[in-house]
Amino acid sequence: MIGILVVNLGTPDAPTAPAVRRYLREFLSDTRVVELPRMLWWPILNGPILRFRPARSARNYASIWLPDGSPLMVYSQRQCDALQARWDRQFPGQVRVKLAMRYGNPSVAKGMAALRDAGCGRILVVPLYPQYAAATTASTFDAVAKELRKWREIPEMRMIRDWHAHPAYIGALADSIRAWWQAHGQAERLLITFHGLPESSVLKGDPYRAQCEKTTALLVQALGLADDQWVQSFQSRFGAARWLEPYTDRTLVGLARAGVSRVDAVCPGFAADCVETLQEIALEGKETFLHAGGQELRYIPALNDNPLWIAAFSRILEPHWRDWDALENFAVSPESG
Ligand SMILES: C=CC1=C(C)c2cc3[nH]c(cc4nc(cc5[nH]c(cc1n2)c(C)c5CCC(=O)O)C(CCC(=O)O)=C4C)c(C)c3C=C
Ligand SMILES: [Fe+2]
Ligand SMILES: [Fe+2]
Repeated sequence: MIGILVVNLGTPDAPTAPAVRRYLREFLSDTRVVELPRMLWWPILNGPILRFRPARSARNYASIWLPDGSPLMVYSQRQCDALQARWDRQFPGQVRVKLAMRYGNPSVAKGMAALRDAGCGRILVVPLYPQYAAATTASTFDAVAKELRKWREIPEMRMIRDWHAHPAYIGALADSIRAWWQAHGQAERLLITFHGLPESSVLKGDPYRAQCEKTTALLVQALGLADDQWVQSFQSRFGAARWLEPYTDRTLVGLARAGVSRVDAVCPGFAADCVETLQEIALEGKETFLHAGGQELRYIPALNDNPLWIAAFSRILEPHWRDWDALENFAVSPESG
């Protein structure tokens, strides 16, 4: 059996300040995420940040929470279920798909153990980030490696690095945007917004910005947009340091002031809708735009479990595990961990 461990960032267990504090403490203690010296960061994190941010952040989560839980969890799980169902039909009994979260629940340790207990001697790790950043992709690798330090029998391992320019990904994005425009009409401008990153991470060698720009260029080309029909920006700035520019909030204000009245926003870096898309863009971004004089901002949903994306995603993933099933099948015994 081949195990597919799909890993997303993680999300609080509840939209409450204590749950958000637990989540943020784990997340923001990761040295891949905040690269400041511990001596400097520790007092800031345990002082103002964990004291004040959880309550504000919890309100943001509460505004987008679904009956089944946090959107990030709900959509990531649906994606995994849809992949499993598709492969069960095509390749019965060959793969087991399991969702894990880098921070919080269900943990990477639990996901790995579940795959081992299902007899998976080969595991493909799929960080749910189309664009590579050390803060996300490399941190996922760290968590898997840390868990494997506790195992005696290590399975055969592979990891997907990124798929920022994969034709199936670009095609699914373009198709979903075109379908949305067919149903709702097209605004004057398409805002293509990605999660931000400290500029210092890029200066240290992160390919993240270049990969976001490549995704944008390919998407714009696939949609056949002219230069004055789109704009790209970076959202979710955190802290005082310089982050990747242009910032999404300032871009929205600039568009409104330049007389653009209708904007459609899309977040191609998020495989699943979450607080950063549903709250920061669809609610807060809209408010920023309207406040600056714009008339309408509409958010185009992430790919989530859109059947068109599940088909494309399976095309991206299959080459990474299909050759494995041609090899002699072997299983790690459940008691080997
Ligand atoms: C130093 C801080 C942060 C870095 C670096 C960072 C990089 C980064 N994050 C994502 C994807 C997501 N981030 C999400 C939430 C989120 N991100 C940060 C901070 C950094 N991110 C915080 C503090 C939060 C929590 C929300 C808040 O308090 O504002 C999420 C959504 C999680 C959810 O539960 O919905 C995602 C997804 C990427 C791709 C990235 C680097 C490129
Ligand atoms: Fe983030
Ligand atoms: Fe945010």
